[in-house]
Amino acid sequence: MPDFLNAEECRRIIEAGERIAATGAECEEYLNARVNSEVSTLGTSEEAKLLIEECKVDMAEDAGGGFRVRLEEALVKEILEERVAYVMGLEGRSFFFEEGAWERPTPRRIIIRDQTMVKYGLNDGVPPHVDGKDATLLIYLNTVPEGGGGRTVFPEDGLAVSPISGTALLYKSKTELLHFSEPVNDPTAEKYILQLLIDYEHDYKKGDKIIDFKTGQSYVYE
Ligand SMILES: O=C(O)CCC(=O)C(=O)O
Ligand SMILES: [Fe+2]
Repeated sequence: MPDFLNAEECRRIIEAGERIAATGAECEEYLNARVNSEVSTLGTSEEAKLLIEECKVDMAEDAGGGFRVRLEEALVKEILEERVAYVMGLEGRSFFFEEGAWERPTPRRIIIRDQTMVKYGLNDGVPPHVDGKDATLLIYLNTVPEGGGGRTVFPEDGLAVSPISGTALLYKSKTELLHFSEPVNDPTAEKYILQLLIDYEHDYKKGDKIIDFKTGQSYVYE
């Protein structure tokens, strides 16, 4: 989806992420643990396995995973809530930020499990993995020059997407659709992304009563 965000919105998100980064609040430890635990070759084709092997060889020993910060909920909600609901065909549902699996999507809620900005420098990439949630929205916040690396690669589909500022990818990668981020290989280039991990699928049927156990409020799904 080209032009999902405009230049001003990309700039605001990068600035907000850099402000958090400046406080030293990197959440790399938690997120890298997540990424690594999900590195999996489950259900992949032979061809994909070969591509992954190649990718691992390409990844330098000292390759980093980039610098990750969790963005403020208010900013993410302001810029993305309506647009994400629209492109996913989930109009009228609001963002609810909760990492914990005890909160499930409802007819009125889209659960945002994670809202991360990642800044990649030279040799930074992400090894092959699946994201583990119903959907992933990945937005490039800047453009990496041609040949500078940093592409998002879906080996099973033979697809490699170059980062272009404002372009978004929306994909399902719960236990399938392996992907990785090719390392940035241009010493002058940087790559910034915003990634939302989204759960939105629910089993409620029309007429079901939905109760919020925290507030005690309830409504009937119509
Ligand atoms: O930066 C990219 O191109 C992909 C990042 C990614 O897949 C992740 O962080 O889960
Ligand atoms: Fe991913």
